[in-house]
Amino acid sequence: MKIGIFFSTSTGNTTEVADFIGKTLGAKADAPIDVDDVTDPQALKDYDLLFLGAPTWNTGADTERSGTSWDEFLYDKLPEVDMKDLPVAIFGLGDAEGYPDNFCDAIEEIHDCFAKQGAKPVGFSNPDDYDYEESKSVRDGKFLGLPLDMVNDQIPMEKRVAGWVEAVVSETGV
Ligand SMILES: Cc1cc2nc3c(=O)[nH]c(=O)nc-3n(C[C@H](O)[C@H](O)[C@H](O)COP(=O)(O)O)c2cc1C
Repeated sequence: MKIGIFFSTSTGNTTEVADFIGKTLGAKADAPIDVDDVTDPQALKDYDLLFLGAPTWNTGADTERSGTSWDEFLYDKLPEVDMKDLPVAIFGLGDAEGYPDNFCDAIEEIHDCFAKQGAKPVGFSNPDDYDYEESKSVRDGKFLGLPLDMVNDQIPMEKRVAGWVEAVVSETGV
């Protein structure tokens, strides 16, 4: 069993979370990979479980919401990959106070693009953990991954992420 961690970032917060997830998983996971460094997208299929991390920068956009290398990856590279039921757990970085109407919107876009390729999104979370108005990433009463706000630090990142990683591992049995 092997776990992959793929992420992109603009100012480093998503990298910090990806590194923490790697540390939490220990030998079960490969070192986190920036999606910008993925030359062969089929390499994502080498894993039994993927953690995918992205910030939201393009406020209110329908597509290319991350504003990072995910935007190109999702539309230029991912469509070539048959994800065949591969479990994917998505974490998103955002700012609930500064952008309360678009909190972590990129999670939903990644969720939908991977689901379209046959992946199985896991690790949904409680939409009421943060104080915000709206997010495209809430569906049927669940956040489609784990939103994180390291700008306002309402909730300590490490505690929140460790509990979620444990829940994802137990949900998938990986
Ligand atoms: C111009 C700008 C636009 C942003 N738009 C959003 C947004 O729409 N939704 C959100 O939740 N956060 C938004 N943010 C906050 C970032 O997502 C947040 O700072 C995040 O931690 C950045 O992650 P990174 O360091 O990995 O790039 C925005 C920040 C800036 C400066």
